Amino acid sequence: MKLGLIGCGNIGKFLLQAINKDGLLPGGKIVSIYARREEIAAQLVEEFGTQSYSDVDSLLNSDVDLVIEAATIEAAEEYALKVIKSGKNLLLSSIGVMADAAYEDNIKRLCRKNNVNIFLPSGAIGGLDVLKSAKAVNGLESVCITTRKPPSALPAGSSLEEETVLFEGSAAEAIKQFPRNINVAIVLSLAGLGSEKTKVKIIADPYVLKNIHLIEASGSFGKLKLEVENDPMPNNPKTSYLAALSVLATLQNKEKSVQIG
Ligand SMILES: NC(=O)C1=CN([C@@H]2O[C@H](COP(=O)(O)OP(=O)(O)OC[C@H]3O[C@@H](n4cnc5c(N)ncnc54)[C@H](OP(=O)(O)O)[C@@H]3O)[C@@H](O)[C@H]2O)C=CC1
Ligand SMILES: O=C([O-])CC(=O)C(=O)O
Repeated sequence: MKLGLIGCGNIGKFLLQAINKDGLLPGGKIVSIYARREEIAAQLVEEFGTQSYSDVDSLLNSDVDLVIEAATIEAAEEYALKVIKSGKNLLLSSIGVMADAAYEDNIKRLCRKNNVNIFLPSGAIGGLDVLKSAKAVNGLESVCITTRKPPSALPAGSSLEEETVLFEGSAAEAIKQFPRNINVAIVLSLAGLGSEKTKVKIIADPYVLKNIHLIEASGSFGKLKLEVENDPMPNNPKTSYLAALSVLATLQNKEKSVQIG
């Protein structure tokens, strides 16, 4: 599998190390990258034996089967449709770009037309399998996520002295207000009840060191309660290590003949 990478921050560098250096995706390699800053690109080319392009159009003209977006929602907005129209498969990290139902419908239509697939990793949470199973008979009734992070991992900054609820409302509104922090609510929405009906609570808590996500759901299957206590990534405390792992796992699963879950 020949991979392209847009965005070479925390998740992007993790993937370059895991795939190109540590061989954790047998038969796969990140052959093309696009990093906005030239000095970063040059360093990564040297370190990971990849090719760098100065714009996304040139990257899409290179020989890649799948493009990984690991940048921002704004970048995903700018490049996702281009990737699909170029006939390449796409894996999104900034899943918040899919919050809008009309955008999601448009992207699905273009995928069919261009015969490509989009991959949306579970990111820093779990439980999506339960929601999908519950939905098979339209039996999902409620879905809610409570995210608790240290203030330094949220836009509120690090000055808070006690636990503070920063947001309570729909996933659609949460991703508008916290585009760098709550992509998880959108993947949960896509697996479950949509971004208007999925409830979100975001808490800044100076007494926690981890990014904690509590998923609660109910329906004809019974009840789900799942809490993930994520270690943050060293270079970007806003991102949980599990989010990067889930991108790698999605790429690994893609090649498997036995699909679990
Ligand atoms: N689905 C999930 O569960 C999770 C999703 N995420 C999301 O994944 C994405 C990547 O996260 P992470 O790696 O930690 O973020 P980082 O901030 O560490 O890295 C993002 C990188 O993208 C680059 N970038 C920004 N805009 C563009 C652009 N227009 N074109 C090319 N590159 C660009 C930045 O470059 P520069 O240095 O030049 O600014 C930076 O190097 C984020 O959107 C994040 O919110 C994160 C955690 C969980
Ligand atoms: O990494 C996390 O814990 C969640 C996150 O930032 C996001 O969903 O955007």
